[in-house]
Amino acid sequence: MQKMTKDAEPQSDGSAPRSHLMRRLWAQFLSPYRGRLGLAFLFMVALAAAELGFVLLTEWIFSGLQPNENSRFHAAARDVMVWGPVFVIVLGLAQALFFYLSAITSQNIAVRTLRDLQRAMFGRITELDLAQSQDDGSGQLISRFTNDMTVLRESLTRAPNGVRDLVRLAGLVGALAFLDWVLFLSVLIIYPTIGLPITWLGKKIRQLGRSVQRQIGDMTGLLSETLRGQRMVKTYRLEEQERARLGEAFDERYTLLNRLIRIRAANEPVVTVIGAIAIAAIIGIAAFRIEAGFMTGADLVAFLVAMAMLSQPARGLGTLNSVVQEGLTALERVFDVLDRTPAISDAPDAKELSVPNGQPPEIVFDRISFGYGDGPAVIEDFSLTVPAGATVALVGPSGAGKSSVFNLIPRLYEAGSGDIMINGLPVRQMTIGSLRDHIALVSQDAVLFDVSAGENIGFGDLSADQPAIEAAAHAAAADEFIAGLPDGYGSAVGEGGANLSGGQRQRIALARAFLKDAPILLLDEATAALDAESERLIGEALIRLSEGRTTLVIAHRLATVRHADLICVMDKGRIVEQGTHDELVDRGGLYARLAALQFREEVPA
Ligand SMILES: Nc1ncnc2c1ncn2[C@@H]1O[C@H](COP(=O)(O)OP(=O)(O)OP(=O)(O)O)[C@@H](O)[C@H]1O
Repeated sequence: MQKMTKDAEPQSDGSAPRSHLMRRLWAQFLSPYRGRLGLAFLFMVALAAAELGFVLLTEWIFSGLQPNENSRFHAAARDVMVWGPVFVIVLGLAQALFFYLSAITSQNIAVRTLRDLQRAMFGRITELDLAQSQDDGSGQLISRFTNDMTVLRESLTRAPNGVRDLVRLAGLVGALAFLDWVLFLSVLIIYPTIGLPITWLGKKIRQLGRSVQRQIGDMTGLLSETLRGQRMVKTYRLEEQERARLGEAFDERYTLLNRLIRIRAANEPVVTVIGAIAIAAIIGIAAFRIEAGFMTGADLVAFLVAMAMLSQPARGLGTLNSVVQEGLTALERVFDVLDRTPAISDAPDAKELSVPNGQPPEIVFDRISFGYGDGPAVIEDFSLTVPAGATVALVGPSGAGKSSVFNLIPRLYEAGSGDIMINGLPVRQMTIGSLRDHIALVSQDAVLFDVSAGENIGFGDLSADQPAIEAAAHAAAADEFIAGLPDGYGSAVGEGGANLSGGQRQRIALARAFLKDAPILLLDEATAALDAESERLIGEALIRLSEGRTTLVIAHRLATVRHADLICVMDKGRIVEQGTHDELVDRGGLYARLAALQFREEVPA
């Protein structure tokens, strides 16, 4: 385990230290934009210089209008009348220009960084194991792209303002020291008191921000679940219950946001009140200094102008604190995703799986045991040989562990003990890429993306051309209905394939598997009832698809099982029987009972 440095120790509020987050943001995401950052900084310095010029100009103007022997400048009233307005306009223009240039340069860096963070985070999520990316629920992950990015954008665009305000502050503080050092020292004593309450408020804001963001993630999950389940909600008349469930989430969000509003609103008044006390003290001290002849009226005017100009960057820095605190909370959650490492990865000496001439390989399960996470074993002592080119059906009651066996073959999950071997090579010793290249999976919930029908098939082989896609569709008996769609292969299938029927979605998924043309085929037969015509078309396509491949099929219908070379009956994670349909029926065990049940259901139909 990595040794914890003092800096890396969690703070009392349980979060990572801020400096650590900022250093990491710099090293990984900001440092590539060093050049642009330097340019932005230059514009900020130029802006601060223009402001400084303005303060000195004020003193010059007043020394001309109210001559005093103690004055630093001895300007002639005539010069002030002619040149004063000109200088004011020139300096005003310079301020405006440098303000604009520094804003666009620094904010451009902010949005670039945001883009890089999103890319990195999504890249990492795609690398994670199924178990890891499903741990949070999709709502939590999606909220890192939506809510957290919005918060981060606010922080990243406002943080450069903070740097700009610091530079301006430095310039103006220099002017104050130059104008009268005693007054300046008084300011130095009075102003840091502003920092204390602001730091305390910032910490509170950070804690609340974290709760708000977590809650939004939960709510996104709830919303997407309810909206996806509209059909069920309506038919079971659960509208009232769903309104209440979401209502609770909305109430919780209201309470959290309301607390956040109050704390954020307190920030600004605190700064204003302390600022007013400071100014009052300064005027009092200055009166004594002028009376004693250490200062002139022009000095005081310039000093007050500088103080007034200073209040803007000082306030900016005050409110910046809260925005940065919220941004850091969001950043923490982004880094949390970036820091996850996939538990299933290539072994250092992993080999490429290759099957000679695409010949179907033999698959051997050797005493496999497996459980999800820390949960109980859902597969125990599972041993099975699937001969090269054979079709083996897995049957058994719901929850027997059939889908879990499927998950282990492409290493979506890793077996706890035992080995799965393909042509004698354990899957753990292969590169995951080469293993998955040899497997086509057709799951019962045909997964379609919201792109065209042709593109959905094309995911089987990204290099395939249109004729290859059409040939695959033809083999999967999908070409006719696709041709009938408004734009043929270019027709959008809708979110999750919503524009298509269940049978059509299945055939698109089959066409994708045909296109992939992998030597190992994993078929999870659809449990949803299809019409007789779809079932016949899909059944025939499945038989064509499994020809010349080593096929494992989770079978829910006897029609599929009859074609299998071997039927493996599972119950409670174990194999309880193996054999052909006729052998198993004769044996009169679990399979015979399942078969009898299914026949009884199917005969009246
Ligand atoms: N992601 C998961 N996390 C935790 N437990 C799981 C997960 N997926 C499945 N299980 C559990 O593993 C056991 C086996 O489930 P599996 O889906 O493999 O059964 P199955 O035979 O395919 O069932 P069905 O025919 O209903 O699809 C079940 O008890 C289930 O609750």
